Amino acid sequence: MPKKQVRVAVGVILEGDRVFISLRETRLHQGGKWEFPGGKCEENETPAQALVRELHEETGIKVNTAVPFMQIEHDYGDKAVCLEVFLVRDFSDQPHGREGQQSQWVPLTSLPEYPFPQANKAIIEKLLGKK
Ligand SMILES: Nc1nc2c([nH]c(=O)n2[C@@H]2O[C@H](COP(=O)(O)OP(=O)(O)OP(=O)(O)O)[C@@H](O)[C@H]2O)c(=O)[nH]1
Ligand SMILES: [Mg+2]
Repeated sequence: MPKKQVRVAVGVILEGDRVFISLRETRLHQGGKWEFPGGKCEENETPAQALVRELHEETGIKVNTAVPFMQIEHDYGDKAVCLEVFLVRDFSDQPHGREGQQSQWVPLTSLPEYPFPQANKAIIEKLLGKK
């Protein structure tokens, strides 16, 4: 039976040339890797609505404007995802690891130094203008 694809809203939170990233807990899918905050869309929720909810839950920010950036379909073998990626430059309050996750602001150009899930490769390439 084909795997059901999970739709995920992902936020690239930007301030100048820095981006906010979080470490995925070891017990989670793709655990131990860095991520852009976000999570699964609930039923009857648009990706933009899911983004606002997840970013508030995970980082404490209030998203004022989210700009659609790209869509990525990826099959990890154990799980197939469709990432709906948004750029978030316009937000209120300072993002932090609200669920206890390790988080930090890093320069955009340093993203290739961090281990991310495979699906994120395309996001990072596009952010760095390589595609
Ligand atoms: N948030 C997030 N998820 C990502 C990224 N890249 C990527 O492949 N994923 C995958 O997208 C899926 C959704 O992630 P999630 O664990 O954040 O979902 P969630 O916040 O709703 O978590 P929950 O199930 O604990 O409620 C995971 O399978 C994760 O591996 C990313 O940059 N950020
Ligand atoms: Mg999440």
